[in-house]
Amino acid sequence: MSKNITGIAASSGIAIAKAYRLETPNFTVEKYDITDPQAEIERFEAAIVKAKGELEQIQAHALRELGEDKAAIFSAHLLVLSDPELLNPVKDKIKAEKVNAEYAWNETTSMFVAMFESMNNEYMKERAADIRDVAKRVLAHLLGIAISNPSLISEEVIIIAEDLTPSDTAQLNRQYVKGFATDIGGRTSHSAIMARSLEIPAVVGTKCATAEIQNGDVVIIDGLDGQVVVNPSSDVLAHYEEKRERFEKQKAEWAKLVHESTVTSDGHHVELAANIGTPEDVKGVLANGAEGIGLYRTEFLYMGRSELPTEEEQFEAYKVVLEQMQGKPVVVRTLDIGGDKELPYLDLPKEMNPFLGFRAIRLCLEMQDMFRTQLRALLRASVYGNLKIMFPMIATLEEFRQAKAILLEEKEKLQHEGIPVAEEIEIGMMVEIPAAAVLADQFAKEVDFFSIGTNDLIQYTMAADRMNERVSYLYQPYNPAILRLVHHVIEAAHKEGKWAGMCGEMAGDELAIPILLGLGLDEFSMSATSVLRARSQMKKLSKTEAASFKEAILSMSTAEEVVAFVKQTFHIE
Ligand SMILES: C=C(OP(=O)(O)O)C(=O)O
Ligand SMILES: [Mg+2]
Repeated sequence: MSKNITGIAASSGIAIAKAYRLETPNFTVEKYDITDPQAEIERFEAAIVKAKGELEQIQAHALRELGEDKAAIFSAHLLVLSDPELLNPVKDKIKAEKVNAEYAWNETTSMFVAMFESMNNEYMKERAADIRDVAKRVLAHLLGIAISNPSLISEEVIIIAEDLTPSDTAQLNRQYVKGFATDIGGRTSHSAIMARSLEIPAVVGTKCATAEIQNGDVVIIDGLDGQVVVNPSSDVLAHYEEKRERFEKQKAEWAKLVHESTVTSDGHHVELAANIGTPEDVKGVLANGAEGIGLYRTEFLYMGRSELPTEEEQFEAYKVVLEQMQGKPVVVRTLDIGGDKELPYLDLPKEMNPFLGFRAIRLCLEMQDMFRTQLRALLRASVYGNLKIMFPMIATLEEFRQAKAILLEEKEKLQHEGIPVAEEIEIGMMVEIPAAAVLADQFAKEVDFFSIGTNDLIQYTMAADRMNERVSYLYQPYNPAILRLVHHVIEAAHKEGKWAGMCGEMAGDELAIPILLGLGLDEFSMSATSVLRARSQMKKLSKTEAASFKEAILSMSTAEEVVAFVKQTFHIE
């Protein structure tokens, strides 16, 4: 019997393959007495051998598929598993206290993790992160729990998971992972954004995918309409194969616009840019004919590894992106860690409200060494293209001023050292906190540009978590409250002769595009895969006509009213 599950369409396209469940195991450890310590020690040693074998396999695979950098993490893990200073105390504990191996292992590793974490030393903190990771792997063997190793997948699959963290998503191998469905998450959660940049169809926020789908089930992911179909009948399968073909044809039509510039039917040019997470994404940006990069989310450079990237590594990454873009604008956002993007090796304390917590620019202004390293790398790379820098999560003018002052200090230092830096680098900010949007007129006097981050701006304005499917009905891009804020930001920028862009997902939304064009937005930055569709839509729109509806739309009272009006006026289904 085929089964239909409805979720949130997160990345377009249709994918059909077998399900691969990504488990989130329960590692609760119980303590119990044992009678034969020698046998228990042997059980422990066997678990270590198994964990090592697994790690060697993953390491070899990572080396082949992901490169030396990612594989190095697993070498560090293997070293931990050979360290007598860690293994001997576990065996001693089993012998002396006659306790089970998982208990002795858990106690010992927790003690080492706590000890290394408390040292004010980056190297020791990394060791703590390694031990924490390895501890889970060994525990899984002792407890007989299967853990998933997505990096080892070697056949076409659809990933089914409760959630995918951005670092899980970064490890997915696009050759085999054809799509994914998750229980939780929203259109703007970072796993969804990554799926779009990898061009993998995805449906998130299904609430029940993990409960309803077993390993090996045939699954269809309809990322166009937010549907997941499990074990389809042959009729249903045929229907989706046809839908996939139609979508591919549509894409081929849009592809013809790849070398055209984006001009509305009444002759206005708007800049259509793309968002990227890694230098590899530039291929997609060029293949989709984007006119620039409107958001480079640099935090992905810091993820999926066990230590901070060096200035040199960052410099190389930024340089490659700038060079490949050949003088087209590249807006790089400084580190925006926090919220759903974690860096385990920073060992920051858990927070009650991570989206409202110590993140992004707040963290950078405090951890200035890390921030300055990134700024130096950016400034050094600036001579290789058209770089613009912006700061994330700015709430107050003081934050912007402080961040800009640090940037200028680093620039001066470099110049003093005789290292070339581009003369003109625009310095802007993300507008994603309502306080900054409301005060945009003041900010506009000091910034070179705004980039409106609607993913966060909507969640903070509506007080509706962008990751939580239960409140996704409140996550309303078309709510007049949001539109008025966006309008205010654009007007404030223009009054000071500055430009305003948008790099939140709303910028690529078919219904939002006519509204934003009418509000005078200068730059639209979106997933690369949305660029050609947006260009095709933009060419049919008249800016003057779109602007004539501005007052009417801004004076509407509900999102529903706006949606109905836009659909009817611009003939959108
Ligand atoms: C573009 C944005 O940033 P991110 O999605 O990375 O939070 C945003 O908040 O709209
Ligand atoms: Mg944001």
